[in-house]
Amino acid sequence: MVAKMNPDLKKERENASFDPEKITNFLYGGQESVKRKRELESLALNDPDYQHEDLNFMSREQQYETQLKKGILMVTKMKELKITSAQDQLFYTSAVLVSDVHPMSVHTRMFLPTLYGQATEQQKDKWLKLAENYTIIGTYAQTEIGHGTFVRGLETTATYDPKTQEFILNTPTLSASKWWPGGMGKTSNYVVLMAQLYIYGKSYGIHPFMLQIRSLEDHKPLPGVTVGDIGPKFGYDVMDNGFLSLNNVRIPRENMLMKYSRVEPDGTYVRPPSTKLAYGTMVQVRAGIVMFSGMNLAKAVTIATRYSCVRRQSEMKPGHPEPQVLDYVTQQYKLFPYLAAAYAFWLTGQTMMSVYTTSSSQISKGDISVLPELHALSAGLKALSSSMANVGMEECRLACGGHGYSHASGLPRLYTNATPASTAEGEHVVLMLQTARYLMKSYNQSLQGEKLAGSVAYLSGVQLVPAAGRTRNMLDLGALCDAFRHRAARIVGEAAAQLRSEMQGGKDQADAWNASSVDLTKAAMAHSQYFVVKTFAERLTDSRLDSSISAVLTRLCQLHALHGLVTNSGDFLEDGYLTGSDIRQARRHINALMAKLRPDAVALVDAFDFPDGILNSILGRYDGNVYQHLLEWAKASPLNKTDVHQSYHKYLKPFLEANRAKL
Ligand SMILES: CCCCCCCC/C=C\CCCCCCCC(=O)SCCNC(=O)CCNC(=O)[C@H](O)C(C)(C)COP(=O)(O)OP(=O)(O)OC[C@H]1O[C@@H](n2cnc3c(N)ncnc32)[C@H](O)[C@@H]1OP(=O)(O)O
Ligand SMILES: Cc1cc2nc3c(=O)[nH]c(=O)nc-3n(C[C@H](O)[C@H](O)[C@H](O)COP(=O)(O)OP(=O)(O)OC[C@H]3O[C@@H](n4cnc5c(N)ncnc54)[C@H](O)[C@@H]3O)c2cc1C
Repeated sequence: MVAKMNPDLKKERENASFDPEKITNFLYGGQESVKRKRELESLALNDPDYQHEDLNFMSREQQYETQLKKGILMVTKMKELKITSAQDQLFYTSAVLVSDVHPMSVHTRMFLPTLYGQATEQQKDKWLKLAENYTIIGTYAQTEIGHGTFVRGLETTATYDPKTQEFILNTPTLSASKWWPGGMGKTSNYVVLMAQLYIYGKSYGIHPFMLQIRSLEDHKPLPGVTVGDIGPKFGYDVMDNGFLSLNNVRIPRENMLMKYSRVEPDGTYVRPPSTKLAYGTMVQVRAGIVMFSGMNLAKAVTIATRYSCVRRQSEMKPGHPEPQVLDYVTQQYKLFPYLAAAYAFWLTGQTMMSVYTTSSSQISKGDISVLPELHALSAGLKALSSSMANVGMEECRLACGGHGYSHASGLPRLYTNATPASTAEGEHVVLMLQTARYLMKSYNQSLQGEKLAGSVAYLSGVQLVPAAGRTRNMLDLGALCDAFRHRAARIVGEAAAQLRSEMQGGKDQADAWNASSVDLTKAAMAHSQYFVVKTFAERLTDSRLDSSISAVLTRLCQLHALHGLVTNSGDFLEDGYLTGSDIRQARRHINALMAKLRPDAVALVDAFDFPDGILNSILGRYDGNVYQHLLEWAKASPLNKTDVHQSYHKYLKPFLEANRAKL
């Protein structure tokens, strides 16, 4: 029997101003792609082999085991079903894994990409087939217990022994133990080990090495290898993040991944075109995190928006029926800016991936000139998108009141699994400072008359003329982009001036940098926000966009820009570029935009096209039948298997009886 749709949600869908399918097609790159997505999703969601008890009811060990079994089934089935393109794999795996990963995820996302990116053709012949085939399962072992951010400061050593033509691997101190690599605790039998290369006593910096850590026969750690799981974390329960220490482990010379730098048999070192090429896998994952953050935010907003139409609370007017909570403007103000941000990062994530694809093909042809721009852009956007997603997902949880706190909402698991994206793959501030470094360099080049290209092109010849007194239409996307560009250029210029003045005051470069670093991160943030607003606006100029959806998407873009502008209003007012009256106008526009978006809110989240199986949220169900399913879910809790829990007999009964006896 098909359950009836909640009448409130039904009405919302009937009243929308556009057909969500049109936006779905826009978001996923066309009708064909949406069709394929749905086929793959239903293949996964209807496959009985993937069904299991709710992970939320399991211990961590059970979760690990369940997700490992699922991951193995998934990679096996993908091969059988010939699901090979990256896009198809993403559709299928998202439906199998929901908001989790599996213990071999880092194998797919980092170990394999490192082999593709860092191995010579000969090395690929040797290892790629084994790795693609999951004969060997690997992870990316870089972070140590003492250092994660400071990659140059890693302590693990790979010392070349020309006599045997081997590297001797060691974690010479406690702080050198590898710590965190996903899947290393229990699953992997190989790692890409990032270690300091030493030849004849001289250090050559961090390089990648292929290292077998467990026997392929019985999975026991190999001699000299100590390895295990690092214990429970804030989330990511299914993943066996691991520790690893190494004591004089020898590997053949050929195990150094030598696409870019080489060690010859006699110990001669051949330099890479850029030492930063060894960081390539991190750049790839950072670029992917922009989309990942947009999607996670989209999931959270879908849950909270649908639930806010089903949930009725309080009386807006005395004696009147309780309104849907989404009719409270404060509730709209909680959710709609993040709805807009989810669209913004979804679209920017696509742009980031296409920049990544173009740049990496240039790099593989030997043109490394694109590396600094790629690094700076991916670092800033990764940091901005993941932090915005964190704040937004939490706001969505709060917007669901008490039920948002239950695992039944899907929000706690979504949040705890997604929030490491701010830390892992480069900590937020650290990455913002990397972008700032590029901005300072670029800005100084522009002062010297150089013409800049790419994301920093606007820094050349920007006119920092206060434009007070000008009347502007704060809904005009061109004017909004101009405002964000002006703010970014001004803050970049001021951070550069501060840096200079700290140095003129006697500080050396490093101290001046540290003293200016709050302003420098602000500059990187303003630059990244400008890029997102501009990208969102540019995507709306697509001539294929149907007018019914371009109207509503334009509202979202305006809201995204105006909300960013109002929450950072000081930045726009400080030099008089905008006036108090502009900001007041912006606030009024936000209210008006929210009122216009209100009837379209459900259609806008439906357009993300997350089936219930992927949202995995009772509050976010498409049919809105929330309460009935909340009760059923709670009844399934292991604590409810019996009416009287065994602990009653063990603890509560004697306690109650003892208290009664004391009366
Ligand atoms: C968990 C959730 C995640 C979500 C995932 C979503 C999708 C997938 C799902 C699931 C599977 C995957 C799961 C993944 C899990 C996480 C994996 C990990 O965490 S692996 C470890 C990552 N570790 C870091 O990121 C270290 C951060 N630190 C660094 O990168 C460096 O140490 C850095 C950048 C902070 C400094 O590097 P310097 O010390 O070598 O460089 P300096 O001296 O500062 O700069 C020298 C020059 O190099 C440039 N540079 C630095 N890095 C570069 C790069 N990567 N590319 C190009 N240039 C770079 C700089 O801009 C600078 O340039 P000039 O001299 O100014 O021209
Ligand atoms: C879930 C998860 C999965 C992970 N998976 C992997 C993996 O598979 N493989 C792997 O190798 N690693 C992995 N990591 C490790 C991860 O990459 C690091 O934790 C991350 O890069 C941050 O480094 P850190 O822990 O050294 O933080 P720290 O650098 O110690 O950060 C602590 C504080 O110091 C500040 N700070 C540090 N340096 C600077 C600076 N230069 N300027 C200003 N402030 C600074 C930071 O802003 C932060 O506030 C994972 C981590 C997590 C949480």
